[in-house]
Amino acid sequence: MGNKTPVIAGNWKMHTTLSEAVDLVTKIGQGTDKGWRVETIVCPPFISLAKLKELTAGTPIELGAQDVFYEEIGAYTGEISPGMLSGLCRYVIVGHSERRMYFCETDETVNRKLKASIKHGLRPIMCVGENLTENESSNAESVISRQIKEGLKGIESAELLIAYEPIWAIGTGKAATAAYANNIMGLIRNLLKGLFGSEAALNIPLLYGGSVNASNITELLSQPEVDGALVGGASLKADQFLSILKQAGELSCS
Ligand SMILES: O=C[C@H](O)COP(=O)(O)O
Repeated sequence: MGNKTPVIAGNWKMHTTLSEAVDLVTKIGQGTDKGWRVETIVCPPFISLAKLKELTAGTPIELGAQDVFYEEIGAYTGEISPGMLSGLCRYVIVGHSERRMYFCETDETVNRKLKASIKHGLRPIMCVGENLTENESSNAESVISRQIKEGLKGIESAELLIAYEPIWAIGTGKAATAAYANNIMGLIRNLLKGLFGSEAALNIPLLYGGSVNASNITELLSQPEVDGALVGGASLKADQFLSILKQAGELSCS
């Protein structure tokens, strides 16, 4: 992680009603020490963004959406455009493996969503990662290279974050080892250098995601290529998430 400010993003996925979201963000806000040098992001369901924007104003907590559509406006029932999000949140998760798996998102749709998000001033958190079969057949690197190259095709702005989430580690309690994550994230960094140049690539935060918790965050963040984490399950428990934030803050000050 070096001397960078760590980025810790909580992806609440399809959890929390509006009142549960209010309760959770309130607890996170109350437990956050303003002295922690951490970029803290929470990504609640769409229905809670407006209320959480009010509640997090003036706090260190930034908001992110979990998805976005690439069209600007029109007859797209159920979809949310980047223009609708840009007044509500700073970040947006794009291409999460659950979107790719259950909603048929492809590298091409991810690319369109990234372009549309950047155009509207949102900072996308682009997700990549291999599944178990690809991992076991030693194809992780080629899958990730394809996702990065195709997903970022034609994109010149480096105002984005990348989350490396091996699918086999998501929600399983079996995080990748810190060394494995660092190795793949080094590959991602090199690909980004080829696309954006060395300096810009070094400034793109690379997050690890997949069974991150209060027990493994310090080891993961101690790796040179790991700049932060995209946290699922553990971000739904205020005490766990606060412990992750605290450890990240301590590392960045040490
Ligand atoms: O977006 C978050 C990831 O999918 C990780 O989820 P998890 O921490 O529950 O494994």
